Amino acid sequence: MIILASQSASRRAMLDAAGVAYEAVPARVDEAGVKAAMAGASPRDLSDALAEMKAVKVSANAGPVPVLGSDSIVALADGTLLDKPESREEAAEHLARMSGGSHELWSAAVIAEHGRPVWRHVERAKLHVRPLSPAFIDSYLDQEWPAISGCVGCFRIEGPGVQLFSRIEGSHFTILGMPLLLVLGYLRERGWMSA
Ligand SMILES: Nc1nc2c(ncn2[C@@H]2O[C@H](COP(=O)(O)OP(=O)(O)OP(=O)(O)O)[C@@H](O)[C@H]2O)c(=O)[nH]1
Repeated sequence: MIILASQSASRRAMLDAAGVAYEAVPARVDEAGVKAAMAGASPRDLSDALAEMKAVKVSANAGPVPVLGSDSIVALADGTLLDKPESREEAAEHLARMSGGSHELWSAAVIAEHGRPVWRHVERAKLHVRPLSPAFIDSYLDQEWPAISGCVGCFRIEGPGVQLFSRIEGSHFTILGMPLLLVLGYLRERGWMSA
């Protein structure tokens, strides 16, 4: 049994599908505060730091139970980092900014034991967004708002979000929210899942 330090439905769904025995405990890390304190950091470093904070915070009170924390960040080609949209209007703005260009989605995972990180990995996917008309964005949000309010990048790739893209490079799992294959590899290595 492990602890998933997350309230992300997508991360829970990934572990459920993979047959991982876990308990979900939200980490409640002040992500906005960390992002402000780490202004200028690369998306790789920022997602890794946030994943570690989530895992270590929950692990501090989890005794010997391994704790998995994760974080995903969208980085536009101009370096802008996008958070989860706080309103339908902000989602429309994000989609318009992503339209016709490519962006990166970084997903980090950190496993902690006894309050200390013992394993970490960050993966990057590159997503190419086709030109999105204002009419399409409006009809897409009629379908997908508020479901995508919990999704950085304003899409559920496993749902209608797939309509946004002309090409995707990288792992589907990275986009969903964590480098799952490598997480499973470590769980097997430590005997927390059958190998
Ligand atoms: N279902 C789905 N969720 C996505 C997709 N892309 C990104 N996400 C979610 O976007 C969210 C990124 O925000 P984070 O700050 O990393 O995580 P969170 O949702 O706040 O949850 P915590 O792990 O508790 O911090 C995660 O829940 C990801 O699973 C996608 O294509 N489909």
